[in-house]
Amino acid sequence: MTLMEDAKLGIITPAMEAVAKAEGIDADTVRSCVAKGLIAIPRNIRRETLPIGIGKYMSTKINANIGTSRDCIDIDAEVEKAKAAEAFGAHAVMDLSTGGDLNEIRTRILKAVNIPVGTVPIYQAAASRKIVVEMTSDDMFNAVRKHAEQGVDFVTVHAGVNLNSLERLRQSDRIMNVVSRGGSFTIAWMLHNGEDNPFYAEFDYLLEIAKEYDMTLSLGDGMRPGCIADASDRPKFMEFITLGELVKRSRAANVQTFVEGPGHVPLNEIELSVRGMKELCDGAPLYLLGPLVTDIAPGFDHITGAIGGAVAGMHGTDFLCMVTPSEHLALPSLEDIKEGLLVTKLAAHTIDLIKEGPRGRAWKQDTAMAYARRDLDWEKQFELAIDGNRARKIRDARKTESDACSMCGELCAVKIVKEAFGEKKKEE
Ligand SMILES: C[C@H]1O[C@@H](n2cnc3c(N)ncnc32)[C@H](O)[C@@H]1O
Ligand SMILES: Cc1ncc(COP(=O)(O)O)c(N)n1
Ligand code: MET
Ligand code: SF4
Ligand SMILES: [Zn+2]
Repeated sequence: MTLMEDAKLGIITPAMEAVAKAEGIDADTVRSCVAKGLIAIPRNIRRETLPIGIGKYMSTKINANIGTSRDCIDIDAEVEKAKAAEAFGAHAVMDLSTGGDLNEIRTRILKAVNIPVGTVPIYQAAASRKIVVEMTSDDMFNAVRKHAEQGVDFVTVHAGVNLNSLERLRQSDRIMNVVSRGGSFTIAWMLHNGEDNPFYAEFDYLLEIAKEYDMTLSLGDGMRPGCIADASDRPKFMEFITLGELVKRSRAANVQTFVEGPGHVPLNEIELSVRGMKELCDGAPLYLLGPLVTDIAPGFDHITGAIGGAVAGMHGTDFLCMVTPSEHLALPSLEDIKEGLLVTKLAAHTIDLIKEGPRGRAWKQDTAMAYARRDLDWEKQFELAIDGNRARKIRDARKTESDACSMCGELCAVKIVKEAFGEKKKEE
């Protein structure tokens, strides 16, 4: 039985219990949301994955992308990245490898971490042939089955990219056309073979495989806009409509899903995207890359992604995919991954502050920081900081004689007002 079947039958499994406990909510609420497809707990039956809840009532989750490319094949380095991502607080990792022995890399990553692991099986199907468009429908489904057998917890399938998308794309005046890697394979395949995307045409078969291993489907955003000028157009919204239908079919088949989203989007169109996706996909958990809110910041795209992620979170995004400083430039290094994760974690925290409000964990952490600041308790501030070492290093670089900091020294506002009030203002 899949987790969703259990949930629909009213059974609270240990995974649901664990999620409820971690989030501080009632286990039957988790069960009921899993039954409706509003919370996903990606967990392959072949793997002892840490249960992580994504979706309604859940704190915001973050994913780290890792993996080789054809230009950079160093399995040990990728395993290191996966471990570092877990240690840094990632709730999931995706192995997006496209170079080297993909089965071996995946096996090692699945062993190296306890958090859910996601993959994109079409990358392996494409790699099995000399040119991408020569992959067969069997290659695609065999890759999905292989990943499922190996214990992968969730797979991205660009099943919403179909002949209809192709027509919408033809009629559009997109500058960047398609920037999703899996989306580009699918579009090229359809153009070459004159047939519809097998993952769309035979979606029921995909569901059968997923169901056998209770593997979650991450419905990929193959048509996501790759630049600000392309955002919020018909190819994108057409894909949302299709993905919504696929969510419905997945739920009927008791397969958990979440939906991936765009892309490059200007700040004032993020709400439209997020609300539109939530509506069209009947409240399915949303998994976003970015959105990146400008095109001109290579080297800073972890920041453009975090700005977009925070705004998207405000409107209901559940799961943030980290973006690193090397986006659009190169395969990320270990340092890039750490930097990207930290900034994404920060975005997730700002979302949780408003999502959970004063009773939530994020708010309590902020309030503790406020007290530590008021008390000029530096050790406590470092302890509460998102990166205490960085904070300490910066403070220590400029010494001060005062117990404040070198920004104002003895003219420290906090200190002056505190002393002026004396005993007159009651504490806490
Ligand atoms: C969909 C997103 O996945 C990321 N991405 C794609 N391949 C890799 C890889 N091997 N390692 C890390 N991130 C990757 C890019 O950031 C892209 O924007
Ligand atoms: C959040 C997220 N992570 C990974 C992918 C896969 O990448 P691609 O669509 O480029 O194949 C995606 N579409 N969305
Ligand atoms: N940066 C691109 C995007 O935002 C992805 C390029 S790598 C497939 O979608
Ligand atoms: S990240 Fe680099 S390789 Fe990937 S689609 Fe963009 S330009 Fe091409
Ligand atoms: Zn981009």
